Amino acid sequence: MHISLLQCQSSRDVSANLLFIESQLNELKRDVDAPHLVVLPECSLLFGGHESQQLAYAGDAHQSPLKSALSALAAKYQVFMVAGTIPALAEDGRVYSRSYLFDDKGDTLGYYDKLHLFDVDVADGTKQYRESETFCPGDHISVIDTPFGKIGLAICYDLRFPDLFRAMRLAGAEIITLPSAFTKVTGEAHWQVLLQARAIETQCVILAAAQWGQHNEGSRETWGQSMVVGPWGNILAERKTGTGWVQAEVDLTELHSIRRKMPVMQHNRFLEPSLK
Ligand SMILES: O=C(O)CNC(=O)[C@H](CS)NC(=O)CCC(=O)C(=O)O
Repeated sequence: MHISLLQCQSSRDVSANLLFIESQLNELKRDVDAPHLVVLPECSLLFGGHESQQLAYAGDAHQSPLKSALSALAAKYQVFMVAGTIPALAEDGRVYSRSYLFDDKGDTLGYYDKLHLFDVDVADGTKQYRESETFCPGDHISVIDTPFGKIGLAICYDLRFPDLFRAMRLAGAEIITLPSAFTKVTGEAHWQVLLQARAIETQCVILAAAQWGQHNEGSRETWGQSMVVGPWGNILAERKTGTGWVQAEVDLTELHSIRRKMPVMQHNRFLEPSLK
């Protein structure tokens, strides 16, 4: 399985973000005769956008200029793409933080709306984070069958919620994608250990594409360290700083062997209906 994560330093400038993503796709080293999975970070096209900007770009529930732009890139470069996150209009007037999975023709295979919203005070010198002021939480999990295997979709702060990851494993996930924009403070403290823990607990491959560096004149700083983590918790590839690709070849044979030798899902005493 050919995988490429793109570490970005996105901003509120949608055109500049799109140009960067396309320039990187143009330089992507890949085997054109094999399916290739690209994962973009959270808010790859619109980072730190004010509520009005998020709403302006949200389009309606399933059609928007941002979705069209990214699905067109997936088709043009013939890659399967987890298109980070883009705003999608919600019924209550806010927007969902939505992650689409496109195939290499740009068709939508599935989508996921971020379930856990980052309403957190972080000692990073910026304002408190109140994601729910702009975004509406989703209400479903999403595990999608693909030529790479079954892919579960999660986003950023979701990483802190093991029940979501267990639900995706129970729904058949073998790979979990995590478009992210961890803060520098919390990323330094928790990012790697949480990713390794989720990979070990679920016995899944985790593809974590991250935002890195200063954004929007230094109003935000993100941690970076995009990485591919194997089902044994091993880091298969990473990029600590800077923008650009993180690439890995992943074979699910090892994953199935680990699951056979250590059947944690069958041993779990807290899965319904054995123990409450
Ligand atoms: O606001 C944007 O434009 C992009 N979205 C984000 O940066 C989101 C919401 S503020 N960030 C996180 O969820 C950080 C999670 C995190 O850092 C942690 O769990 O420690």
